[in-house]
Amino acid sequence: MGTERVGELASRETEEQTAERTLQALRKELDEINAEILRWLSRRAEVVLEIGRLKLRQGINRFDPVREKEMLDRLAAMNPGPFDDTTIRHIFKTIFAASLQLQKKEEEASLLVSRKRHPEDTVVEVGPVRIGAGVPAVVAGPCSVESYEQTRAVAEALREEGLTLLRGGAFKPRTSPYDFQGLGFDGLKILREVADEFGLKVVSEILAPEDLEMALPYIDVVQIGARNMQNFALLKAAGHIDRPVLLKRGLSATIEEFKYAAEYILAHGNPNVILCERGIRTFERATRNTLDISAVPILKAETHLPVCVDVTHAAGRRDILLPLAKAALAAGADALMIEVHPQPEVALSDAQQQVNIPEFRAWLGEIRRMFGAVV
Ligand SMILES: O=C(O)C(=O)C[C@]1(C(=O)O)C=C[C@@H](O)C=C1
Repeated sequence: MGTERVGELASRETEEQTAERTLQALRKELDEINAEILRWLSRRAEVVLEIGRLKLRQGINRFDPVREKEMLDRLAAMNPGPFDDTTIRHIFKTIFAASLQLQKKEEEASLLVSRKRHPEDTVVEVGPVRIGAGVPAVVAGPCSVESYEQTRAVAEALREEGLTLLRGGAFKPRTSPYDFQGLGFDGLKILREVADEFGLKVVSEILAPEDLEMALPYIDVVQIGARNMQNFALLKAAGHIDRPVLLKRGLSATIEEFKYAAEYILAHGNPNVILCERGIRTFERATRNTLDISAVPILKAETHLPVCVDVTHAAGRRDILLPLAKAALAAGADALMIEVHPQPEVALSDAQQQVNIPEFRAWLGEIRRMFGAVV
């Protein structure tokens, strides 16, 4: 190789080495800039959280599009380039969205229902039954209280099975005003009388805040139904009573809305709330509603409240109540609810979904075989 060629190679090598060194230096500068941006982003996030706390205290909406637009316009006006305004707007919009998420996460963690705020499981005591303490509870009874005899027949079966929680609808929220509306206070009296005869506890729905106080002598657990999940007057009134509340998830409610509904009750002073997943409305027509089984572990993880699954309303048909109940318990549910009627075929409401007493006993036997004791 001639000396000229050697010299050429040597100078190319130095050129490459210089470029490599420059690249290293520029990357080092970028690393420092990144660290600086991160520091400022974190500082910004702290300020955003502080604003979030202030807004929460004052009941102001987290999302403020006017403020966001002002900031974006100002940033675009002072943009020195080389990024164009659209890119700058896009980057800052992403920062605002992340900031909103941060505020939301902190707010959720501060909710009374949140497991982050209250890590231990809440156990709701109804007489001898401790819902949420590990042994699955079963709430069973007719859709509607129709007569003393009908209610008594179911109550007797519950007692024979060693169960305690008797459900029965006295005030019925029906889609049509012409359908059976329930026996009202007469129904509650039947429930109380029968429950006392067999040493049971009554779970029954109340529709209106003004009925709550008068209903309390007859009811051990006040049910707030799916259609009333966002009846805020009722939720607030239920917060003021000294009785556990079984709150059903609304037909089209998200898990977040469900949690906020429960928050109303806790925020008004009543910590004894049982969340009840009862199926949500979807396009599927093979079942009356779609049992949102994933709500069970999510509610268990995000809240400290016991979770019940109403298999009857989720299914709307009696042939799949057993697999749904197994799925619910396997997913972590603390309680099951099922409708039982001595003669479902002549029931005044929901005839196609209630089971008769022998079917109920068989269902219960299978649950016990798979999951052990129930209360
Ligand atoms: O300024 C506020 O009110 C904030 O909550 C902060 C912030 C932001 O990140 O700048 C976050 C969300 C709002 O939509 C608007 C602005």
